[in-house]
Amino acid sequence: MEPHRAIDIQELRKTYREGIFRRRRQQALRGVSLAVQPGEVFGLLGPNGAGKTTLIKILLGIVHKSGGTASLLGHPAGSQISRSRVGYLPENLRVARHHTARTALNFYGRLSRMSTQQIARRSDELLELVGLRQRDRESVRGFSKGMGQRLGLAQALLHDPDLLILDEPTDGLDPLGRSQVRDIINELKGQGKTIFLNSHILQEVEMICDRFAILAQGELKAIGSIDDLRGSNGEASATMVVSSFSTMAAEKLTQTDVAVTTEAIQPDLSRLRIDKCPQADLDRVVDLLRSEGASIHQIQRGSSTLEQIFLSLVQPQPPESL
Ligand SMILES: Nc1ncnc2c1ncn2[C@@H]1O[C@H](COP(=O)(O)OP(=O)(O)OP(=O)(O)O)[C@@H](O)[C@H]1O
Repeated sequence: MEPHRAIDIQELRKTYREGIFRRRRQQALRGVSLAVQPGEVFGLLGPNGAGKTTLIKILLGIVHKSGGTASLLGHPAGSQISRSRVGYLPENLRVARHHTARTALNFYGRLSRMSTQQIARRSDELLELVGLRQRDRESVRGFSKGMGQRLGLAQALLHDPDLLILDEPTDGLDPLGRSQVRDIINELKGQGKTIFLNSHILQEVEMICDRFAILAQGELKAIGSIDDLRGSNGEASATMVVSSFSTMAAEKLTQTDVAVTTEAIQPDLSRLRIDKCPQADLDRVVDLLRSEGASIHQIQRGSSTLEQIFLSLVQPQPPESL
């Protein structure tokens, strides 16, 4: 029998109703379908208001869906059995300041109805995993943001869930804190856990995740690995360094349908950049530059980064809707 998908979402819809008679409707999810396989590290990306938090809250059973289906590890999202197999790290988890790392885990373990022995055993393992074993009896008052986040991860892992849902796990951390959280996520992936995370830090997500989904205005814009997204999003970028780049050449470039950005880097040296650039477009630009007397010193082809793909798929929102 095939193992269940870790997350299976089909045509998921959510409409919030607001106002005195709940007449105002806000469509947060407009028929989103996606699947996450066991053992994957999966990133959910999208600009503000895209519907990421709504999707996560539906998975956790905090918000009711308006339509479609959502299941976790083969069980309906929000059911008791699915909740028991999911660990959740909310954005900005606040541990009460009177706790130490150990008493905090004790508190969360009791909330999950774990026995004293189970809590003690898991706490030892998890404090080791998140690098807090040596500081487990210090007050969390003195913890850095990174230490707090690592304690939050230990909290999410206490009941040994198969699936972890992490909301902005590296937000607000310094580079060292981010790299420590990345290492823990890699370690958890090595243990076979499935990790579903939501983040705004695209370089970070590109390093951690196997696959990504890009949401905007409640719709799925793209899903896949970075190579899949590069494939569906067009060709590699091209950067050229040219001299004798005349105003006429610049004018003629704007009349083509190739979007070229230019930047003067020295008195007679310009850098030209084309974000999505099939070979035919690059050939046309090179021909045009040469016919206008420009000299091409360097051409570099590069793969699009996740950030470039994201920006090309997500339309900027007018300021009032942000
Ligand atoms: N409780 C609510 N009542 C009414 N509308 C809501 C509610 N929660 C979210 N929305 C709206 O639903 C849409 C999606 O919001 P959501 O918080 O899911 O987006 P997001 O991608 O998580 O954004 P952010 O990155 O800013 O957290 C937005 O237009 C938001 O205003």
